Amino acid sequence: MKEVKEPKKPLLLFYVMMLFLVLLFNEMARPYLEQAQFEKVDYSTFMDMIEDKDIGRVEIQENQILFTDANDTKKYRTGIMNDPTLADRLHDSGAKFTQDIKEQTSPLVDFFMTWVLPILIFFAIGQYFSRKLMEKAGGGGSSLMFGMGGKQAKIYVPSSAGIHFKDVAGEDEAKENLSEIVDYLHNPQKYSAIGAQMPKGVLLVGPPGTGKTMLAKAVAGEADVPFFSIAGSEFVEMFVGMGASKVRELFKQAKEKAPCIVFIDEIDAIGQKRSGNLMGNDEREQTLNQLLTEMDGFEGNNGVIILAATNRPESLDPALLRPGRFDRRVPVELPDLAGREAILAVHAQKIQLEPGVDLHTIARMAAGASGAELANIVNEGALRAVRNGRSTVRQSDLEESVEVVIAGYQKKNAILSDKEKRTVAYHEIGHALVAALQTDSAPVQKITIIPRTSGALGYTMQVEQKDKYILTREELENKIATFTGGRAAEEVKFGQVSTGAANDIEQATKLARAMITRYGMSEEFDMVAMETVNNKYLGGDTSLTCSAATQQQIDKRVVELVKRQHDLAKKLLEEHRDKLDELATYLYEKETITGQEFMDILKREEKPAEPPAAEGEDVVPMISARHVDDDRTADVGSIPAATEAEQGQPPQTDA
Ligand SMILES: Nc1ncnc2c1ncn2[C@@H]1O[C@H](COP(=O)(O)OP(=O)(O)OP(=O)(O)O)[C@@H](O)[C@H]1O
Ligand SMILES: [Zn+2]
Repeated sequence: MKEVKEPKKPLLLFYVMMLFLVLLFNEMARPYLEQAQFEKVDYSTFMDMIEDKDIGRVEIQENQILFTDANDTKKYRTGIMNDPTLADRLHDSGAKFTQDIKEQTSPLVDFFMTWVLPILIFFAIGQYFSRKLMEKAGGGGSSLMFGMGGKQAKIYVPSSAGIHFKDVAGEDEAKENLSEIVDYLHNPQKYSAIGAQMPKGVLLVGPPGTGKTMLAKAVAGEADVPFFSIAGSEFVEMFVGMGASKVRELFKQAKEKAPCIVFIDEIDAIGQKRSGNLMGNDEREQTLNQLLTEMDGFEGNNGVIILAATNRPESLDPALLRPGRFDRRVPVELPDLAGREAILAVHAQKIQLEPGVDLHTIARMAAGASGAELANIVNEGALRAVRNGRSTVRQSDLEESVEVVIAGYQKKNAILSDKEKRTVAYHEIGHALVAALQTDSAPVQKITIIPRTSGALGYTMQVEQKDKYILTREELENKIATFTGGRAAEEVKFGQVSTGAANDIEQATKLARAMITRYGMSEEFDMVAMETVNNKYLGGDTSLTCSAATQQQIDKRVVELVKRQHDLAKKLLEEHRDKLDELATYLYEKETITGQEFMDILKREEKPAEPPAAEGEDVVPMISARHVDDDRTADVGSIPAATEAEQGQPPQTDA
């Protein structure tokens, strides 16, 4: 990839500033530096030295006296005193009055010190900071002072290292959608002959780390055209008007290189809804207006195609989304099970895998992970293998790294008291047991009470056989019961509660609330929305759309719902008290147990009353599943929905 530089613009402002700084330096800093050569002494020392005839040269200035000792080796200064006889005494001491005690330097050296050196210093500082600024803005080496002069999108000329569609795993719909653009870039005449216009702008929408940047690069790679990339935040400049000029510059360059792809990452940084009020962010709006103007200005068939990425599409200005601008929207969603496996496979090619590693299992464990997280999981696995002195990556490395990405590293030296450890063991078994005793709940994969750096003191990992796209009311209620299972076990065993359930409480509440306000799962409110999701890709914060009186009702219903499930969980655990004790003791001793071990103990000699976890019963056809796809991630947080980790409060349990 090679960067194309552009001519520097005049930097008048910079030079004026530099001149000013040099003058300032000569006015203030130089005298100060020179003074530093003189040791400051008090007046009495000066008088003593006169008595002792230890005075060489003397210069009486307006507000201070500079003098040297008799050998003329040391320089001193002292303040002025009202001392009328000073001149006489000085004369007696044999001191020489001089005009200028400072070293007479040659005019050339003086000129150098006063002008050339400071200019060089300031120039170097300016260069340093401008480079820093450029780096921060994501730009490469070329340094323009203070980022002025309109920075230029980087041009990536296609190279053999270019990315292709095959490098982007999963995301088949997105690729299908974008391949039309590739085709257009290959055969524009095919489209213009029939009178079809290519979309000028395509918006890639999806959660962070799902490969939007990769896809844009892949389009350029497949079409073998230049790729310009700039982040929306790079347009937002210190100086008003800079952003707009960057946009102009970007399009000028793009048109010269057409056909080409222009990629604007984080377009929401400039494309946010314009405020309409006078105090709005001028700079951003100017930049946005310029972008709109440019997009209107070029013909659809001139071969410049703009791809933009965002994960907050709802915040974009409607003007950007109008026909003729970013009128095509390509969703880039979190990968499903098959997608996760494919992404793992792509990244696993770069590392040395032991034969027989099962990526399918890893993909299942990493439910809800994005492409970037999966790439990270593979890399963590490789790092773990190296740490353990091996040259190939094992299944256990990858499994551990899924957990690292979910819950942080194992904390080897965490000091839990015996009682605390027992509490955590009961808590975790509580979750697992409640999950297993209900139908339609994901099977338990692993339970551990080894503390993690994220603060988790233990966790129970449940893994769905398949991705679930919709959840029934019963399944959601089961989930809430499972969340409360940890606390319930503590109550059943110790008759008291601890802080260890903070995270469970949060999750249970969130879920119960969503059931009532958004999923229409209460008799009282039926299918009326009481909350809407503001941003489905980023955490999914919600806003209320109901009256204050209704809010009170909602709160009451949420409490009832959670309490009902909590009571149910307690009842289940009390009914299986012996299993709770047996499993908790086993976990306490082993610290980590597999789902299999758990099931073996659970089933032992107890007749399998309820079949645990119905597996793979997705009767829901995929088509209808699509409709609710968005809600799936918003439900339980974006990271593995089937996993909960305990909150790492210092466990101030126990008595
Ligand atoms: N579908 C995928 N196939 C292979 N690798 C992927 C995929 N998605 C993400 N990755 C990995 O994640 C990294 C980050 O992806 P990328 O920067 O394209 O995400 P993004 O959607 O642009 O994220 P953001 O919204 O945070 O900018 C990639 O460099 C790649 O290693
Ligand atoms: Zn818990």
